[in-house]
Amino acid sequence: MSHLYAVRMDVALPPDMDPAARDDLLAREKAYSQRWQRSGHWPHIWRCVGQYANLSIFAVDSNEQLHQILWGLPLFPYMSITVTPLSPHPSDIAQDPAQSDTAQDGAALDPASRGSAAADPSYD
Ligand SMILES: O=C(O)C[C@H]1C=CC(=O)O1
Repeated sequence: MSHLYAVRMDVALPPDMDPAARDDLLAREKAYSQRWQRSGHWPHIWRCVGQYANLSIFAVDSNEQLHQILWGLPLFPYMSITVTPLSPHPSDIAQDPAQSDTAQDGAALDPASRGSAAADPSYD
């Protein structure tokens, strides 16, 4: 599970879809999605606010595995999918434990505390 991807899925169901078929499709989609979530390969899914879309993170072994997961989505025929491969950012403090103690720096960056800290010329 070494490759991370951000995947955006935009869903467009036909407005005239039979309601029972729609309910069945969505139930199958939910079960399929939750199986992959439980496996650890789909660790995050977020709703894109105000849209029938989600932004998900996948952790998979290969492009091929991601392709198979996405291809198997019951909603796949009704989705536009955008895949963005991810790699660690060099500024990410989570990649460097020595940088993760942010209490002091965080206070300096907090707009509420800027008045005193930013105005103090001895502050660095
Ligand atoms: O509602 C969605 O965003 C579409 C889809 C993706 C997973 C799932 O359960 O539904």
